[in-house]
Amino acid sequence: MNFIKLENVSKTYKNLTVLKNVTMEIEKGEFVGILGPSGCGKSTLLTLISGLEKISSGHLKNNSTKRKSAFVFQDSCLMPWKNLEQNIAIPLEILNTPQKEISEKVNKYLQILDLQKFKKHFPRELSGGMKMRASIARALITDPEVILMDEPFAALDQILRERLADEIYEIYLKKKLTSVFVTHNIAEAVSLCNRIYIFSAHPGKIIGQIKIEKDKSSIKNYRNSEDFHKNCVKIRTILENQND
Ligand SMILES: Nc1ncnc2c1ncn2[C@@H]1O[C@H](COP(=O)(O)OP(=O)(O)OP(=O)(O)O)[C@@H](O)[C@H]1O
Repeated sequence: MNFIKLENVSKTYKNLTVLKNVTMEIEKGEFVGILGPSGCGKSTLLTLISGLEKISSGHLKNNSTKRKSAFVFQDSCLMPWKNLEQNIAIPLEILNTPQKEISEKVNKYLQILDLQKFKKHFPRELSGGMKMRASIARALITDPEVILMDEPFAALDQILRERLADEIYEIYLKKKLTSVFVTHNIAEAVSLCNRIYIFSAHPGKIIGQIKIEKDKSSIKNYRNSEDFHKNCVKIRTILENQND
């Protein structure tokens, strides 16, 4: 059974068709990429999958249980008046989780994302990478079944992007979390994902799909491999041919 399934899904805002006839399937435990140019409806697609927005036509099935999908946005979206550990605790507080459990879980994720030393710091005192780590910790703390990531590294430099990608991939391997990753960065998608849907814009539609076969244990090694470069070229060719 597919975990998330879209059949001929379209999304229209007034007269603007943002997504047209999108058909895709995501299996439990997959790391799926949504890759395409700016404005092709990638973020919109995540809001449809999460249920934040309604589809205009077609069928969409998300078999994850309620409250079990978490969002990570391009901006870390931390509350400036709360320190880092308070920010990470927010989703559990909303769920009225007992304080003892909140402390245990916050400490667990501070550790996983290497943030213990900064737990009393406020967002303004943190670097972009730390803020993004905190945002990832806040998404993971509710033990989601699905994590939806909308260009989470867009505001970071290349070195940090790769380091955080490695960390996210390690967490993915440990937790086998179904992951949907939106990006317009080809190398990032190829290094992280098991499968990538390639979109064109105006209206957003799928123009290709590529499966990435790699030794799943290390994306660092994979980034230096010939196969990685071949897959990047394959995707670039699909995107370029679309513009002809
Ligand atoms: N709530 C809305 N009302 C009207 N139009 C919207 C709404 N949300 C998105 N759009 C339009 O849908 C189109 C796709 O937007 P979306 O943010 O999904 O694209 P994207 O591929 O994620 O872009 P980017 O890579 O630049 O973030 C844009 O033209 C945008 O203006």
